[in-house]
Amino acid sequence: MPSTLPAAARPPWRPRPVPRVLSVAGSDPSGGAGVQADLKAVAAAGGYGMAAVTALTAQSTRGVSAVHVPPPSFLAQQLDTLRADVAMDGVKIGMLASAEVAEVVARWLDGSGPAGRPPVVVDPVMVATSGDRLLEPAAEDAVRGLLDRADVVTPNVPELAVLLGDADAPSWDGVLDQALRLADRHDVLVVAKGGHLAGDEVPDALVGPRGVVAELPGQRVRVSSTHGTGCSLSSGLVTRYARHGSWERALRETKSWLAGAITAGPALEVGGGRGPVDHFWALREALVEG
Ligand SMILES: Nc1ncnc2c1ncn2[C@@H]1O[C@H](COP(=O)(O)OP(=O)(O)OP(=O)(O)O)[C@@H](O)[C@H]1O
Ligand SMILES: Cc1ncc(COP(=O)(O)O)c(N)n1
Repeated sequence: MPSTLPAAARPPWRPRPVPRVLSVAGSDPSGGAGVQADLKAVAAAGGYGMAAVTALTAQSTRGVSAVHVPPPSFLAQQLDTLRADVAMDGVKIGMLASAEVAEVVARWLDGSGPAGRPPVVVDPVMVATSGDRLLEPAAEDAVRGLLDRADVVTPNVPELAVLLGDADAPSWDGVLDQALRLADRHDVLVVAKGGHLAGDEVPDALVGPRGVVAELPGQRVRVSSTHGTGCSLSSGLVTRYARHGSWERALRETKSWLAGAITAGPALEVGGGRGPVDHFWALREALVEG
């Protein structure tokens, strides 16, 4: 099984036709990002989605007007209560808001118990597309600490730079170079994403400590419905991995599905700002035909 964690921390991997996937992330009431997007992306990838909410945002397609972080001890209680009952085939970690919340998640991952730790994908959410902060700057170190416990991390261009303490990479080659350094520093697989680069190309890549594992070309879809693409990519990725055990194949399938979801997003007509993607575009096509 391709994994960056020591074998002792892992249960024996088995394909799971309907993986049980937990999202540990913030709430976006507009349904485009956060746990709401994760649950849809997990379902669209054939999984059973669960969610432990780290923070509540007051948010629409136009931006975030407020963030409320419940006591971190309550997040710990959500996570422990769930783990005492439900076996998990994958965990996606998104918005963490504060260092205290990130530390609760780290302690929870460390206490996986005899059942072992499921595959973990960390989307190091820092700033919303709208420009609003979703992570206190003081929490950046705690997020770096989570990378040591993850199988895969999926930073966008600015997040990759912050995690390394560098300036934003100006080109795709620069992004790949930074991804390689982050993978090496934390012994983790990095999904480098080209969404924030200028131009018609939106490449992604899977990068490990020893080099680029796979580069995936992509064409930019010229629509404004890109709210929550990072959330949807990371939760779709861990779900597909749990089904067949290959990160490279899971990334290819998720990127291809996401391009369809971005293309179909405007037809949903949700909000006047940066709208959501349509996670169930393929299902809708089948419904129309059937
Ligand atoms: N306009 C687009 N057309 C096609 N694919 C895109 C587009 N924008 C982003 N993507 C894809 O969506 C995924 C997320 O990319 P991006 O770099 O935007 O991450 P992000 O900033 O974390 O996302 P978010 O906007 O949710 O914060 C990647 O697979 C990227 O290739
Ligand atoms: C609760 C929550 N989590 C994550 C994002 C990032 O998504 P985006 O960058 O598309 O705004 C968000 N806006 N809200």
